[in-house]
Formats: sequence, structure tokens, C-alpha cells
Amino acid sequence: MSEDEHAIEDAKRALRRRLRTERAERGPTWAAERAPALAARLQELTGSLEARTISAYLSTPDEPDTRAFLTWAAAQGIRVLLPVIREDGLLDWAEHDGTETIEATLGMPEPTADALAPTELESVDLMLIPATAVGRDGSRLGGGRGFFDKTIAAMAECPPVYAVVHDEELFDSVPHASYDQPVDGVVTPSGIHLTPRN
Ligand SMILES: Nc1nc2c(c(=O)[nH]1)N(C=O)[C@@H](CNc1ccc(C(=O)N[C@@H](CCC(=O)O)C(=O)O)cc1)CN2
Ligand SMILES: Nc1ncnc2c1ncn2[C@@H]1O[C@H](COP(=O)(O)OP(=O)(O)OP(=O)(O)O)[C@@H](O)[C@H]1O
Repeated sequence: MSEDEHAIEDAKRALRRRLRTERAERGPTWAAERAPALAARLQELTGSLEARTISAYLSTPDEPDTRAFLTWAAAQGIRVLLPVIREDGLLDWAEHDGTETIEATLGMPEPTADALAPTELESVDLMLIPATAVGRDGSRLGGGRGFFDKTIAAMAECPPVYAVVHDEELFDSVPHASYDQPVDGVVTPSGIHLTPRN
């Protein structure tokens, strides 16, 4: 890693730490209060893209809430794929069937359904991904393990990718390196924000 890359990684770590603390301090009630507005935005986006198969994730209590949206998607017959952490640091994908368990090493909620063939992810019409912070320029700061950067970089064909964050986590730009994958848009409770990639 070059000196510049080290500086970027340091800046990312500092911002990630600050925003994680802020999420923990706001707590789950704060996130739950914003859940209906966020679900409405996610429904609007899914509808506008006429997406029938999507990928999303099961939110933790202090992340922007995806549960209300997932309930709506199931009722609409929209197929949802959810990430399952693999031992090798990559992600598998399993169908959202209402089941969930807490993953042992990183404590993330995950479905219990069997993993699908990795190529199934390429069939989605929209990817909704978690983030710690996002820039209006499309830059994204994730959880710090590169799960989504690696997943997106490995896809032969990539559908529109939207990061989901709290309004307080949307900036002009966030520290990013050459291997960070930019997003097409950002969904917050207040709206759908398109980035210059569109
Ligand atoms: N709800 C949800 N599910 C998800 C994600 C997510 O962000 N949210 N992920 C999105 O990627 C994956 C799990 N990602 C994770 C990324 C980092 C850590 C973690 O424990 N990080 C270290 C700090 C790492 C660092 O800053 O260098 C830590 O908190 O101690 C846990 C899970 C897959 N599932
Ligand atoms: N496209 C990639 N291919 C291989 N390794 C990668 C890729 N992107 C990131 N990594 C590795 O993953 C590590 C974490 O990356 P980074 O800090 O960008 O994660 P993040 O964007 O916060 O996390 P995530 O993508 O899981 O939400 C980096 O040290 C990097 O070496």
C-alpha cells in the first residue's frame, strides 16, 4: 500500500469509528421512528425501476431499518436475496424466506435458507447495500471488511446499486480508494439521491 493509500485507510477508519459511535448513541428507537419514511423511499425506488428481484440485507437495530420494506416486498411477490457471510470473507446469497439467525462471528442477522449459486446475484434488478457513510459523488464507506466492494467488483454485470444510510450519513464525498466501488444512488428516509454515475 502506498503512503497515500495508508492515509486514505486511516481517514476511513476514523470516520467509520465516529459514525458507529453516533449510531450507537442514537439507538434503535431513533432508527425505528424513521423506518416508515425509509420504507416509502425504498418502495418508490423498487417501483420506479420495476424491479422484480432485488438484493438487500437484514438491518441491525441501529442501522437504517430495512424490515418494513422487506415485509412490503414479500407481499408484492418480489424476490429478495440476502447476504450470508462466508468463512473466506466473501458473501453467499440466500433467499429471504422470513427466517433469520444471528451470524456467529460478526453478529449480523442472516437468513437460514440454503445459499444459492453465486451467479444468482447477477439476476437481480436492484442491489440495496448497507453503508456507514456515502458521498453525493457516489463514494461509499462500508463496514470495513470489503464484503460489498469485493462482491460488486467480481460481478460480470452489475445492476443499479443503491446504498442505504441515515440522512446524517450523507456527505458531499467520503474517503475512498481505487478499489472502492461507487454507487449509483443513495436512499435515506428523506429521499432518493442519484449520483453522477447515473
Ligand atoms: N445488516 C448488515 N448485514 C451485513 C452487513 C452490514 O453492514 N449490515 N455487511 C456489510 O459489509 C456484511 C457484514 N459486514 C461486517 C463488516 C464489518 C464488521 C466488523 O465487525 N467490523 C469491525 C471493524 C473493522 C474495521 O473498521 O477495520 C468491528 O466492528 O470491530 C462486521 C460485519 C454482511 N451483512
Ligand atoms: N475489490 C476488492 N478486491 C479485493 N479486496 C478488496 C476489494 N475492495 C476492498 N478490498 C479489501 O477489503 C478491505 C476493506 O475494504 P474497505 O475499507 O474499502 O471496506 P468497506 O468498503 O468499508 O466495506 P464493505 O464493502 O464490506 O462494506 C481492504 O483492506 C481491501 O484490501
